[in-house]
Amino acid sequence: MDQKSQPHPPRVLIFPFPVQSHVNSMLKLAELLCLAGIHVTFLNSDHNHRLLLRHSGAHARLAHYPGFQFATIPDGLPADHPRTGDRIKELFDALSAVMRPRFREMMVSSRLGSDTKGAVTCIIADGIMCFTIDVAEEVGIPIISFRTVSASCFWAFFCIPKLIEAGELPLRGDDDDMDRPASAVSGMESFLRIRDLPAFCRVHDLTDPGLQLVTTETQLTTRAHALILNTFDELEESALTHIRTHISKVYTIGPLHAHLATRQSAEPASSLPDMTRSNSLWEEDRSCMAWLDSQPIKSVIYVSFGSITVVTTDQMIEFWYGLVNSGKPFLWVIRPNSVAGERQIPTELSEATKKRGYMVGWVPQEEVLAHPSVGGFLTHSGWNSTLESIVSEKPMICWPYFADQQVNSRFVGEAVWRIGLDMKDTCDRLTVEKMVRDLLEVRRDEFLRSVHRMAELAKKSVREGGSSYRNLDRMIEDIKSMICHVH
Ligand SMILES: O=c1ccn([C@@H]2O[C@H](COP(=O)(O)OP(=O)(O)O[C@H]3O[C@H](CO)[C@@H](O)[C@H](O)[C@H]3O)[C@@H](O)[C@H]2O)c(=O)[nH]1
Ligand SMILES: C[C@H]1CC[C@@H]2C(C(=O)O)=CO[C@@H](O)[C@@H]21
Repeated sequence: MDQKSQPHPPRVLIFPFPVQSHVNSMLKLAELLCLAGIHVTFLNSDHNHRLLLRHSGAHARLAHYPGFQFATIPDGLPADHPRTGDRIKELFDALSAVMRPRFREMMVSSRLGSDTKGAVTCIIADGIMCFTIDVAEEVGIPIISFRTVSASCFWAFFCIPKLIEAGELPLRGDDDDMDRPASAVSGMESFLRIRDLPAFCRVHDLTDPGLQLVTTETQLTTRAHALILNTFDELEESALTHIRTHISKVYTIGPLHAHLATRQSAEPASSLPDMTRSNSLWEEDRSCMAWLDSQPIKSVIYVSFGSITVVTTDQMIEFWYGLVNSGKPFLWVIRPNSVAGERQIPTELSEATKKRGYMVGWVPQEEVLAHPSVGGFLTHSGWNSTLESIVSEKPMICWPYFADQQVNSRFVGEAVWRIGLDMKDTCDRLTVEKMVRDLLEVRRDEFLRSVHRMAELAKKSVREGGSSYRNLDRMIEDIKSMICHVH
């Protein structure tokens, strides 16, 4: 049956792992599909949906796309649960106990499948929630996995069984040599060390639940119709070549934030109402933009550790002394519920911050990174932050916290892309001070040149004719062709 005889256009159900960054990148994808005339149902957790409505313009913005709708599902945690990285196992346990059966019930009872706005003809689900593949197979709807990490990290996850077979995992005692090569990750033998593997690999026992989870979820991805990655071919050619020997359809369509901006700019201005681009779950403190306006060009180090990192007060004080002693102005995001511990803040830090620091709870990060006064980014190397920093041509200092961040920081550092400094596994004021000075002063021109080259490749990939642009068009045609096969 061709599309003309269909009562409704294709409807895609998009279902993210319920944390800010996954919601953010998948809302960008939702808008890209809406621009192509595809109807979208976005399945948010109840908890995140309440925050999104309260703190962002997402609802008003997306309401302008015909056929877009939100749906919600419980994540199984109490409202006051912090949903931070240090307690992520509780989120996974709740997903398995509550979200998984509820999702199946929603799809099987067709509450989501055939609503007034048309049946779901394709599911795009988070690649860390492969229970969705079981449900999709049960109801006979094609499913595409969207894994929100880098291709390089996805490939490292995929190689965990080989690392175990080669005896390179698990760790060998507390004094294991973390700098020994992780040579079983094909294509990365010359630079990837054990310490650069995803943090889930830092275990002495192969039955560790976190290691088991990410290994299984990654292997299960091969059952999906296709895999979406928020990257571009020119950035991660080697990892993508390896992945494509196991998964035939890999849609590399990123950087998604830049891709959406490019396609939206091509739309007639009148068709897109004036709208905030925010997808934030926290209130954005926009006063930082005026503070940035008052700072010299490329003088500020922007500091943020993402949406689920938790630092200790000891670590916070080391960063704080390093930033103050660097002599550079700093804009530091200290997200609510992101600091653990009660240590008293030395008065000298508070006093020094009045001179050249600005500390806030949450900012419009894409706008901050685009501001000309920002000269560099002290980041935890979350993948969205890494892509946003590359596109805005800001070199990075990487202090990875967990998950995929250890891999990302290795690539950003001097071993691979050379667009920043890897501060992995250290947290002391002298290192912070030195790296801030190196990034913004001593080696500034070297880093600006290399990050400029990478930004140009990123922007080219999302322009018409670029690799990500063409891949998204192919994926849209693939999705539109599915409408004929859904019973
Ligand atoms: O004040 C802030 C701070 C951050 N952000 C945004 O929040 C997102 C943060 O995403 P990311 O940098 O990827 O970090 P996390 O929130 O930590 O993301 C989780 O999910 C990512 C994608 O899977 C992984 O790469 C990370 O390791 C994992 O911790 C980005 O889009 C930022 O622009 C803001 O808007 N305002
Ligand atoms: C909280 C983390 C667990 C795994 C997820 C992830 C992934 O591999 O998809 C990376 O970092 C985080 O987004 C998630």
